[in-house]
Amino acid sequence: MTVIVLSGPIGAGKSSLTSLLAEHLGTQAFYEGVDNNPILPLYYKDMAHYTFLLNTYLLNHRLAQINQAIRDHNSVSDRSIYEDALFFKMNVDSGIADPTEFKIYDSLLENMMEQAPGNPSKKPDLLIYIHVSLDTMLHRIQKRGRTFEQLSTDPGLKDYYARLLSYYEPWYEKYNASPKMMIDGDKYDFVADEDARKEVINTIDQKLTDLGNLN
Ligand SMILES: Nc1ncnc2c1ncn2[C@@H]1O[C@H](COP(=O)(O)OP(=O)(O)O)[C@@H](O)[C@H]1O
Ligand SMILES: Nc1ncnc2c1ncn2[C@H]1C[C@H](O)[C@@H](COP(=O)(O)O)O1
Repeated sequence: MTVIVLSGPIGAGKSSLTSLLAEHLGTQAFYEGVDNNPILPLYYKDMAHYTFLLNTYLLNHRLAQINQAIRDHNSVSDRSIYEDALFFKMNVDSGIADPTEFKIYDSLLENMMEQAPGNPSKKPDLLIYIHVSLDTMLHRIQKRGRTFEQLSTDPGLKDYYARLLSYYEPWYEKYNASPKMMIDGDKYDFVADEDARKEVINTIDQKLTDLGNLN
């Protein structure tokens, strides 16, 4: 059984690498379902109001995927459940979200993720973090073109994205729920460059082999 989760800032390339990896490994791919998320457009209009609801919605959605991933045995997911608290905490620190709401969310997350005797672990076998610079992040957000994420829709998002990036490095350093590895998303264009794609896939294969998860 091999459960892999991608992580990294918005536009880093998580969904793209999820598709490539799932195809390479012949496993099930799970996506966040951004287009079906009814809260996300509201969140971008009013973060103070919608941070708690969005994160509760995402917690429910991601737990359902984790349970399915456990049933399927092998899977790749395009964002880990561990990053949501990072977004929420950042909004608390910048005075956007309510600290009490964060405490309730965080304790709910902890209870949901607790491994009860007799139940399988909800932790992944490998977390892959895609590191990108702010320039790359902004370029890819623009290239993908979701209206509510564009700086042309809300110029204040540039600060939000920069702050998000500054929360990611310490988060990755501290992450210890599973083995982890980093991919340089600035250096490797695994979408258009065949050689870069091969190099990234080989690096991940090597990590899975070292972990005993690839035969
Ligand atoms: N390594 C990469 N090099 C060049 N373009 C990329 C790379 N990864 C993703 N992209 C492009 O950037 C945009 C966002 O990628 P996506 O996989 O949706 O990111 P995420 O899931 O992390 O938000 C898409 O247009 C995609 O084609
Ligand atoms: N926990 C979250 N809080 C706020 N916004 C979030 C959270 N998780 C995902 N998002 C947003 C960020 C993007 O606009 C979309 C999808 O993320 P992506 O990195 O493009 O897959 O949802």
